[in-house]
Amino acid sequence: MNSFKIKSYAKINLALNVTGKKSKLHNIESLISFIDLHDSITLRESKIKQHKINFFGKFSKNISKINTISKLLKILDNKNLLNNKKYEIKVIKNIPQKAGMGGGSMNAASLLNFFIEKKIIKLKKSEIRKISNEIGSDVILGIKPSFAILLSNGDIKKYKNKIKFYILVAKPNFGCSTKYIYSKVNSFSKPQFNPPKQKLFEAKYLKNLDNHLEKVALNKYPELKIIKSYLSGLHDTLFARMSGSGSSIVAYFHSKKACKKACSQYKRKFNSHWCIESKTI
Ligand SMILES: C[C@](O)(CO)[C@H](O)COP(=O)(O)OP(=O)(O)OC[C@H]1O[C@@H](n2ccc(N)nc2=O)[C@H](O)[C@@H]1O
Ligand SMILES: Nc1ncnc2c1ncn2[C@@H]1O[C@H](COP(=O)(O)OP(=O)(O)OP(=O)(O)O)[C@@H](O)[C@H]1O
Repeated sequence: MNSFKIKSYAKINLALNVTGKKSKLHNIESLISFIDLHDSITLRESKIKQHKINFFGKFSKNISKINTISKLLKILDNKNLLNNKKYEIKVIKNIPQKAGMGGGSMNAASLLNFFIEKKIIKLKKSEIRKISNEIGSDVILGIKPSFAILLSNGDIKKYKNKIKFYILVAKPNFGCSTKYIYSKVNSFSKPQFNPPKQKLFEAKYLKNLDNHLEKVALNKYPELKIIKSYLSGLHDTLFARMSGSGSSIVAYFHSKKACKKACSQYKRKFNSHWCIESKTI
């Protein structure tokens, strides 16, 4: 049986506003980009009776048997969409968990993309959205991933080649619970990204935006305040901001050289933290 390699890219939120709460979930608007960091998924059809999913690598600890991939496969099996085919799936986890980088969500999204692109399953857009939402809010962003503006009414506008940043992603030795961070949000802001304007792709405008969830996380975790302030204070940093519900803090640069220099400075200062150089894709 053929085996296929799938790259499951990490996402970052360049900006995020919480604009209300109508149900169990908050209404948000956000600017999302994918970055050149990915989990590697290997998938092989197999004669086994049950799907087999194994996680390996630096960030594979404590991922339970019920995970975003098993949830997706269960949904597809319940709808009999895989025609009883069973798969052996190995995931090398390079994206840290609870980092605000969508690691778990994008594993499910990349697999769903694969099944659709290989015509193993056929789904309407509405069905794809429904299945994605059953697994988690970020999953839909990873369907045909590209720079996206998530509007507070749930619409997603996708763009190609609109932004190019070199980035430093830093994460302390703890993660943030998305549920907890959202539970501490006690105010909302007016939507700013609809209709999408050209300035949303420009550093001079982006630097003055916010991540509404950052205030909660920095209050709870003073170490994140220290990381953000250090990165913001570096000479060539355009701006630094927490991604998603944390705990990663992203610093943005116009040049690879500036980013590299910042990364070596950061690693000297915070040698126990996880820190990578990457870029938006
Ligand atoms: C912070 C972001 O990553 C930004 O892209 C997303 O909004 C969160 O996406 P996610 O990690 O997939 O979050 P989920 O696993 O769907 O939700 C976890 C929990 O976070 C809270 N949650 C999540 C998303 C949202 N819009 N409002 C919420 O209040 C809910 O309590 C939910 O039960
Ligand atoms: N495929 C998966 N990869 C990583 N973690 C997973 C996966 N499936 C379930 N989990 C569990 O979900 C938790 C959150 O994982 P992760 O933070 O990667 O998900 P996410 O919500 O997509 O990303 P984030 O909220 O950090 O943006 C992990 O700590 C782990 O226990």
